[in-house]
Formats: sequence, C-alpha cells, structure tokens
Amino acid sequence: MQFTLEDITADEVERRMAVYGPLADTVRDLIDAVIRTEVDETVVTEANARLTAVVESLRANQIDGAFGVRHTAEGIGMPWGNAVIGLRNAIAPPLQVLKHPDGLVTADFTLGAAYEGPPGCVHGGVCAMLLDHVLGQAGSADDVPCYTGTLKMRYLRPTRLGPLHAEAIITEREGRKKIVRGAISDADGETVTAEGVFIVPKDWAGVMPESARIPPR
Ligand SMILES: CCCCCCCCCCCC(=O)SCCNC(=O)CCNC(=O)[C@H](O)C(C)(C)COP(=O)(O)OP(=O)(O)OC[C@H]1O[C@@H](n2cnc3c(N)ncnc32)[C@H](O)[C@@H]1OP(=O)(O)O
Repeated sequence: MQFTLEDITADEVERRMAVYGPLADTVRDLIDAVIRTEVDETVVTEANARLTAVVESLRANQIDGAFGVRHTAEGIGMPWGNAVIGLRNAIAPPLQVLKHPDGLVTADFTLGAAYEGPPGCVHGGVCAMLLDHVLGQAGSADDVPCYTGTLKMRYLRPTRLGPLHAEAIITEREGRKKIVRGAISDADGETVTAEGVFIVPKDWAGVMPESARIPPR
C-alpha cells in the first residue's frame, strides 16, 4: 500500500478536476435517475444501449486496478477514487471535509436516493462509512495519517435522507493511538455518534512520503 507521486503542476490538477469532476457529477445524477425513473420501458432499454456504448468508449484506455491515492510534488492530494471524497468516484457523495484550526473537521452534504436503507432514511452502513472517513481525517488532522483500528457506532434515531452535517475531533492521544469522536446531525440534532481508535501505523513514513502529508482535497 503506497501513496504515489504524480509529478504535475497545480494548474494541471485544476484542469483535470474540471474535466473529471463534471463527469462524475453526471454519473451521480445518472445513479439517482436510474433509481427514480418512471419513463416508458423502451426508453429505459434505449438508455441502457447508449450507456453501454459510453462505458465502452471510456474503457478504451484505462489503468489496471484502483486509482490509488496520488499526490503532486507540492503535496496536493488526489484521492480521486476514494469512496467518500473521491472527485472521480460517482459513488462518493462526495464529502468536502473542512479542517478547522482547533482540530475539528466538518462536512456538510446531502444524501439522496442512492444512500437509502430504511424507507426514506440513510443506510446504517453508509453512516458508518462516512463517519469512518470523517473521524479518520480528524485523526489525521495533524498531517500524520492514521488508520481505523476500532470504530463504534451508536444509532440514536433514523437519519433521514437530505441535508446533513458531520463532524469529528481527536479527544485523547496515547502514543500512536488517537481516540476520535464524531457525529452525523440533521436539522434536529445528532442522529448517529461514533467513537474510534485510530492508529498511526508503525511504518507510516514508508507509506506516506512527507510531500503527501497535506489533507486530500
Ligand atoms: C494527512 C493525511 C490525511 C489523510 C486522511 C485520510 C483519512 C481517511 C481515513 C479513512 C479510514 C479508513 O478507512 S482506514 C482503512 C480501514 N482500516 C484498516 O484497514 C486498518 C487495518 N489495520 C492495520 O493496518 C493495523 O492493524 C493498524 C495500523 C490499525 C495497527 O497496526 P500496528 O501499527 O502494527 O499496531 P500495533 O503496533 O500492533 O499496536 C499499536 C497500539 O494500537 C493498539 N491496537 C492495535 N490494533 C488495534 C485495533 N484494531 N483497535 C484498537 N487498538 C488497536 C495496540 O493494542 C497498541 O496499543 P498500546 O499497546 O500501544 O496501548
């Protein structure tokens, strides 16, 4: 497991974001449309044929395996395949995680039909995935990356699909271990809380070179 250097300028990162971000946004919209469409089934079949052709055109030249977590020599992170924040990942909401000076990290986001578990509500596993990431970024807020060791969730009440807020902060440190706490909230308050043990791996300097120790965008 390695973070990889991609030697490109900040302008080139911006240019690529402007190309791939809108593509993923459209696919995200497509996922929602596929779940909710009520059009005639002939239209559905035609749409599938057109989409199959689009997929083939994109697969004409592709990398082997996953995207990885890439960074530039200046330290700009490109975790673009990430399941929670990935710019090129239509499965990711994607969250824009903000880091505040006091160590708190926050994200405001909206979850739609693609994240449903109980009727009209967010799937519990999706809540866990989002909190795992937000707590992980809070645990890594001092730019030393940490991985989830243990994550405990408490589902206080159903989380309705719609606009949501997540936040997390380190509450205790012990050697390489950090206890991180956080929650997802809606307009009426917390719906899910989480507490995790996040651990800086023994060989972290080997997996994340100094130039990459800037929070991914
Ligand atoms: C800037 C960048 C931004 C980057 C921001 C990116 C944020 C993204 C966050 C996403 C979070 C993820 O999904 S991460 C992916 C999911 N997690 C993983 O895949 C982790 C898989 N597990 C591992 O790689 C490893 O087991 C580690 C790293 C967790 C621990 O390995 P280790 O480093 O060898 O740990 P080890 O020496 O044995 O133990 C060190 C201490 O931790 C304790 N410990 C060990 N394992 C655990 C555990 N699972 N739960 C609790 N505590 C544990 C030990 O008892 C010990 O305590 P003591 O004796 O010292 O008291």
